[in-house]
Amino acid sequence: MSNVLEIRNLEASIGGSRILRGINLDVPTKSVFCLMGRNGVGKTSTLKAIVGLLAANNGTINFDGIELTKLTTDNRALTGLGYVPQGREIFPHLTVEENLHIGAIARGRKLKSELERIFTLFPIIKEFLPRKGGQLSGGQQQQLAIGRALLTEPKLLILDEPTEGIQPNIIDQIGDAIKMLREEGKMSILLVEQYLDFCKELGDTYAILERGAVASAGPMTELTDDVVKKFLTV
Ligand SMILES: Nc1ncnc2c1ncn2[C@@H]1O[C@H](COP(=O)(O)OP(=O)(O)OP(=O)(O)O)[C@@H](O)[C@H]1O
Repeated sequence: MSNVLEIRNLEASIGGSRILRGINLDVPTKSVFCLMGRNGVGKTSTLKAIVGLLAANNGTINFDGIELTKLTTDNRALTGLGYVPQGREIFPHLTVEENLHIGAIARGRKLKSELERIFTLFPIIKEFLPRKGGQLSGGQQQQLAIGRALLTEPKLLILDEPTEGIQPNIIDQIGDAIKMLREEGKMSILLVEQYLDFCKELGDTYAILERGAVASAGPMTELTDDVVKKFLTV
């Protein structure tokens, strides 16, 4: 199986402290990859280094044959990264429809063609098109943020803790959407997640970070209870 993303010896610092200490990751093409680990081990920082919000001091990030560390954040997005940060970051004063338009315009796409697909994944988005983004619940905003990222037709959808602080029925809907995307087989998904059952249900492969480096990685079916206890249980 080929990899859509290959990270080698990635190092990055924040305010003088070494946060990423030589990360090595392989995300197989057209599958769901879960990046896990306890609080503060560097999961979000790894995603930021991929999309260009955190500068790498060392190492390479090869995305579909392109070396990302040499590109600006804007140009990285154009290579086909769809990033949904922690906390969603939708525009609260714009309507749901306007929020979606921004996702599409970002890659110069026509909105119509892709919208129906988003509505199938998240019916609530269609229902709430005229509402202001800020009026949606946290879970609905998460769905909107994922929908908006999908409108850019990414090769790699990057989700940072999509279940965090979200009610169980919406977690299920997001899980179903990830399954549908996986079955469509058009893109790869890099999921940062602390919710182990969600990862186990959806993930094909995983990596667990510990103090800025990968402590364990492999097929999700080979994630053992011992590893979970050692690196994930709090
Ligand atoms: N802006 C910042 N200034 C100083 N330290 C930071 C900053 N952002 C992150 N850190 C530190 O970097 C380390 C890694 O943070 P990161 O957010 O990548 O971890 P994480 O695994 O995503 O954790 P979480 O699940 O809590 O988001 C932590 O120890 C954190 O305290």
